[in-house]
Amino acid sequence: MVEALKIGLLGLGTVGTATAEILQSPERRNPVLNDITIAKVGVSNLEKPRQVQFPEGVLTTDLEGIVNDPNIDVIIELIGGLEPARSLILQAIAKGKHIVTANKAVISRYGEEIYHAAEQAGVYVFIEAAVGGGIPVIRPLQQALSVNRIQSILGIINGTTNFILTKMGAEGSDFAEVLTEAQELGYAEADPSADVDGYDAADKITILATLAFEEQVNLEDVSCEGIRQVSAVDIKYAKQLGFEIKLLAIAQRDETGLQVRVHPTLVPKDHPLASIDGVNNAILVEGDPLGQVMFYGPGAGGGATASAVVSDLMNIAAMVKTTASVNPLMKIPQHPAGQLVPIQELVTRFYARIICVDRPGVIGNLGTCFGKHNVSLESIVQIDFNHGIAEVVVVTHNVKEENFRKALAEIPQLEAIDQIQIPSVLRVLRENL
Ligand SMILES: NC(=O)C1=CN([C@@H]2O[C@H](COP(=O)(O)OP(=O)(O)OC[C@H]3O[C@@H](n4cnc5c(N)ncnc54)[C@H](OP(=O)(O)O)[C@@H]3O)[C@@H](O)[C@H]2O)C=CC1
Ligand SMILES: N[C@@H](CC=O)C(=O)O
Ligand code: NA
Repeated sequence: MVEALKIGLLGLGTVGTATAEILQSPERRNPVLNDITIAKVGVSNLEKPRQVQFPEGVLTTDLEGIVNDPNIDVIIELIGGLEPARSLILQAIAKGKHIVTANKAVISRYGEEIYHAAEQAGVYVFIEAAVGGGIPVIRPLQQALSVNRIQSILGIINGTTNFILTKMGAEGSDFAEVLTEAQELGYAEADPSADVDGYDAADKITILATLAFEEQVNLEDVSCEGIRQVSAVDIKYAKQLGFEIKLLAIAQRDETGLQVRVHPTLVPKDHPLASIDGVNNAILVEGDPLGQVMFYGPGAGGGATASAVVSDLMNIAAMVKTTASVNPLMKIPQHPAGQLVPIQELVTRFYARIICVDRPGVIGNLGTCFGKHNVSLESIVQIDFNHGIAEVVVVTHNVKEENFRKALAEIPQLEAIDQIQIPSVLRVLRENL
């Protein structure tokens, strides 16, 4: 009789609970799941009511005890945050245990250290749940797509912000109200500023770019803007101009080098990412010779994320049964440190909303100022007028970021422009992406 693979599950929150639920009901799923047993579950509070039940003694607050338990083969880390998650993963690897984790915060910062330790110990570290929730994207990049030279990855990879932007656009809902709903549905991070300020998407694109471009991307070099400055008015105007606003994570290699960034972006309505709504994620990968492929599905939530966690676990269970050595196509390779192109060098399009006193010459003066800095405008329209105040919206062609910022900085000094405010400056998807 084959001995069951013994699991130490760290964390029994949104994803941990859904993971245990799958493992406790293996019927009509892959038969490999029948050979997996949850030996220990680590939590911080034993008194909390739980949706899943375990035999006496399985639930514990002694997480170090779990990672050091010689009977446990695989650790599933679902506690989140940096510490103690990182240390527990490293301790478990040192004890020869395979790792499955959904923790993009740890992997984006300490991935290389963890992969190196895993290489030394001859164990697997699987991270499918860390990017795109239930959508398979890590393994396709490691395997099926890795024969291609990747040129760009464009992703909607934060479910919470996509949920918020979709609701704000469709219902004109208030930002704070929709965020609370996303928290109640289990999509948001423990500190939702990780979602709203773009850090979660930055973690995820760092992981994807490191895998796809075979250079170790430093998270601190990734330019990151969240959605706080996006108002319902911007979403409305963007729609009028033929765009949807999405928080995009972009990694792109061109003649200038590798650029990795996260920012709200106006996406033309006919682009495949424009119609990705709600908690769904989508990742558009372009490579040579394949062309474009898009991965789409639920990017957050307990069940969806647990699907990726258990699929990783199932792969480990199947492989340890058949071979003792590590399959090179299943391990995450280590890469040399890379250098990113700074954001000032970026060539992109912009949208800006400008509010000022309405008087003759305003539009002409704005146009001249942009022209002086080599910023070519696709459109400049007075979109609203109220009590002598004009609201002007500008959309540019592809321009150098640095030139656009210089023009913006000069606008308040223009003689014909009074009581100026520039409440929003957003990037528009570049013409050739
Ligand atoms: N929620 C989602 O949609 C997704 C989440 N993820 C990632 O999955 C991971 C887990 O997220 P999620 O399930 O939402 O998180 P939750 O906050 O819902 O759950 C965290 C769990 O970890 C336990 N825990 C936290 N810190 C400690 C500690 N120091 N010692 C012992 N136990 C601890 C908590 O214990 P207790 O129950 O006692 O409080 C809880 O059971 C995170 O890395 C997250 O980024 C990835 C993709 C999607
Ligand atoms: N908070 C994250 C959860 C999944 O990674 C999100 O909203 O996408
Ligand atoms: Na995934």
